[in-house]
Amino acid sequence: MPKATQSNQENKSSLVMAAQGDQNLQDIIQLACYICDSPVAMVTRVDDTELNFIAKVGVSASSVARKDSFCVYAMEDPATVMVVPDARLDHRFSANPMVLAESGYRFYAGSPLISLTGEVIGTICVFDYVPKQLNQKQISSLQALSRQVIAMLELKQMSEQLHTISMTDALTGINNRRAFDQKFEAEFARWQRTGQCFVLALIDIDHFKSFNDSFGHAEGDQALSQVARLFQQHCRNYDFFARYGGEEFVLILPGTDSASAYKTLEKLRLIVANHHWSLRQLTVSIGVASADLFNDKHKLLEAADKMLYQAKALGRNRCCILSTI
Ligand SMILES: Nc1nc2c(ncn2[C@@H]2O[C@H](COP(=O)(O)OP(=O)(O)OP(=O)(O)O)[C@@H](O)[C@H]2O)c(=O)[nH]1
Repeated sequence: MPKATQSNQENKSSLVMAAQGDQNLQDIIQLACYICDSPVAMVTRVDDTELNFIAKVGVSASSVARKDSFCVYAMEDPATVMVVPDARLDHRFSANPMVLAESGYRFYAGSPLISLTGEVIGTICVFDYVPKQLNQKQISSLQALSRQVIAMLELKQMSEQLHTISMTDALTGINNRRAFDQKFEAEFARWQRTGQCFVLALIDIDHFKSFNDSFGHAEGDQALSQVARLFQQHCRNYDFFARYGGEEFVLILPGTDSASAYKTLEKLRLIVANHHWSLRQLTVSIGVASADLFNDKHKLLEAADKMLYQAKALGRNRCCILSTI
């Protein structure tokens, strides 16, 4: 479930993780190589122990220990590009293993990456195997590239956040109908392609209208959220639970046969029925159908809905399953 607030640390890491494998980022460091006439360039992010290369040119490693990193020094002054013309003559780096190595690095320039919140999260940097200097145009260009990297990372993070919001039900925080539609489509296609079956369950709170009428809509909202929490907490990690609409939920149980799905759903039904509800006991009715009986996903949904209707008609607080058992 998405959390209402994220810590700075989470923000920082999702900002950076979002960029992994990004071709645009790769283009930018290629430009850094051209501009600074250097064979090695990276976009790096720092954590407590390591400097990770989230994009790189001319280097095979994907991280370096923080204590051996040049970039940690560059990040100390976010406003400037740190240039090390000859690392062998610089007391901070002369004993660095990357400098001491045969054909080790001699030149470094790194521009800090400053997030919109002012945090320094890493650098864009270039290395060379020969000592040299950068001119002012090259330094300004490297700084401009660091701003482009940040813009790219922020944009990517924002689009991921928007995607999450668009797939999340605002009241309960669980997957919404849109997320279900996509998952259902994918799961049904997978079943047809691989023969790996799944079970679909529609879950509806019983007599919810009278709950709302008795205790008000706000209490109804809380009860609805609590039902969602109980299901979300007690279904398996690889099950997919979503709000289908109103007081109705849906659960996809992959890799399960009808008999075990029935057991699972009975367990979930009883968790709701036995929960201590402060205002009035709530129960759910559940309609279940297994995909192996259908070659059309709409028919499967229809069958689960019919089973739900049957569960209601038989007195509610029960599971009805359509299957071959
Ligand atoms: N508080 C609250 N109520 C909702 C929400 N969505 C749907 N409902 C209510 O859920 C109730 C559903 O009522 P009905 O479809 O008549 O079903 P029911 O009263 O649960 O009866 P059965 O399903 O037959 O057991 C309606 O009163 C809706 O207003 C919501 O987001 N919040």
